[in-house]
Amino acid sequence: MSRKASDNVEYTLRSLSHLMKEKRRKKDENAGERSLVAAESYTSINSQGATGGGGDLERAARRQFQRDVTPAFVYVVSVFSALGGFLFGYDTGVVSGAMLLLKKQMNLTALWQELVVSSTVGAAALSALLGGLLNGTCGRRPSILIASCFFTAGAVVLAAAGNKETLLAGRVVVGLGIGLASMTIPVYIAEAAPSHLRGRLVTINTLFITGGQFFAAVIDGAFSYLAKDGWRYMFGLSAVPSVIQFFGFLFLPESPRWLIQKGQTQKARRVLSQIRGNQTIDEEYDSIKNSIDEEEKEVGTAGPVICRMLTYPPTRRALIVGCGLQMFQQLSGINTVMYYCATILQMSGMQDDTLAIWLSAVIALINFIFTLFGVWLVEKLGRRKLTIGSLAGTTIALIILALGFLLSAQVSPPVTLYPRNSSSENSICTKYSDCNGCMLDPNCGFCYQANKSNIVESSCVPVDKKFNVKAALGRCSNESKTEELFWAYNYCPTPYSWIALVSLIIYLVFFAPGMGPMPWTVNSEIYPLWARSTGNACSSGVNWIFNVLISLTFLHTAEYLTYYGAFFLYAGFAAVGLIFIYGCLPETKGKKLEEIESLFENKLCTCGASESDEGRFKLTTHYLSTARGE
Ligand SMILES: O[C@H]1[C@H](O)[C@@H](O)[C@H](O)[C@@H](O)[C@H]1O
Repeated sequence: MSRKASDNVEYTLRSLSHLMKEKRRKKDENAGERSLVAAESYTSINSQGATGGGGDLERAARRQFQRDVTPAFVYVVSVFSALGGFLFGYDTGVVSGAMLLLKKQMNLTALWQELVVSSTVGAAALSALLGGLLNGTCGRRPSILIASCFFTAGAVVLAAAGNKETLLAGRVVVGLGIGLASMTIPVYIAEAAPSHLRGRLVTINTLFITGGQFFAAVIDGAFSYLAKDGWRYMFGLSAVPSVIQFFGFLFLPESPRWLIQKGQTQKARRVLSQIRGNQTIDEEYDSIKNSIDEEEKEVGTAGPVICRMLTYPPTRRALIVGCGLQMFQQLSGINTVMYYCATILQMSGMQDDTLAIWLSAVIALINFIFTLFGVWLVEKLGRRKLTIGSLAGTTIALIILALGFLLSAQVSPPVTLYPRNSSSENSICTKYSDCNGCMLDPNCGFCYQANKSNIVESSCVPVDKKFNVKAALGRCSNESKTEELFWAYNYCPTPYSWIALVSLIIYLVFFAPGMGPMPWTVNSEIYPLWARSTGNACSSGVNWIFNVLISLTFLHTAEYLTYYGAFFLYAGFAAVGLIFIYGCLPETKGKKLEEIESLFENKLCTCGASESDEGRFKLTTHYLSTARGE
């Protein structure tokens, strides 16, 4: 903004603030305390006909001024908070590489491997659900401090673990940190951010999640060469960002909205001024205070928050939308892609282990880069268009992925060699006549020779239960097998593996900017203050519960439905999600947190139409009645 323009705006603001003080004094005389925002809306709506919308001009000037001088402090607050997102991504991502080394060094059985991986996600679900209580009673800042203590303690325990029980304990502690951070941080950022930047700043948290996943993939790749104890570095490194976050948060303030809700008004004003720099905070302060008072009148304060949320239609609808978004995020298979990426690439025929690990890092990088697009798009397109476009593309990518696997299954190479005297151990595998049937059975693998691109001399034989990198008997049971002999466990050689790689990339290009971050962003803004902690606790809990369900069942689903069946299933979930989001997700872009509740006053399936005149009409009537004190 040029100096002259900024002088003008400042001049307008000064006379504005004088005008508003006068207005407030008169109103207080007449009708007791009434909110500034209500008075303003009323004046502006009334004046539109008579004076051509002077109130609107005033507000536009104020908004423009605030946009131009967003203080840097709000970015500092967001970045320090988003370190929690980084740890969420790092700790969920790093385990796949660490597991490759751990299972050998600690002799982990399949059950222990599953426990070490999913205990973290299970603990995250629990702490996200319980975190609502902690957030509501102690505040956002102590919750974030506690989460960073969990992250640090977990990292230390994991790095020093001497046996598998300690390992499990460390993974649970880290999970408690992840769950708590995942539900608190978006709320904290949303409550500190100015409304025109809120979407962008909250989305930065998801950018950090995907950044953490990428970083974890690189660290996994780098330390995978350190067969002994490489996993200790992989786990231990996460203590660095968590310690930085802990010390940073000792100096960062509590959420101003939480402080106002708890009646700590002086402190709230101080924090709000600190976050907003030298801007006037009266309007924002009054708006928050007014909406808290109104909500208390409307919904009351008796009974558990979740019961009040469920019996009050607008919050009930918001909760359905919030939990639905989180559920469909997971049902569309993101973590099957993130956690099993290397396996999926192998399943589709990619044979080299190291290549698969490094390609997973590339996949995580694509997820990160396209989340960056989300940060940019969220305030341009808005939440609704971005989410719908993203899920539509995700559905198509899943269909292509499924078709790729279907095509591979149809050209699956036949079994040509059968053992002459088949032992009982061998008999389970000899019943398969082609590679597709053989690889879907977790007990068997496909042993073959490749003659240029032709598969010859192929057999289906039992896998070595301890190390699935070789067969239990026969030609492929020797790890130092001859060059022409190949062992395919979990996949079949196919000329179509490139389809899987291309469709995984398309999947992430669409998923990452919208369906990745928007469920978190939207949930941080759709609940009124009294319901925000509980609403976010429930929806984050739903996210983690479906995360466990989908990632734990993927291999079994693939076994029963075949690979293409599993991906068609996810495509089906994503298509249902698309209908749900199209019907139910309202646009929240640019609205004050205090205005958003009114978007859920209509019936659930008309929420999505809130951009229409009907939605605007509802908003106007809401403010008119607020202004009239109804
Ligand atoms: O928003 C995030 C992100 O998309 C991650 O990549 C994914 O692993 C998480 O489960 C999800 O909640």
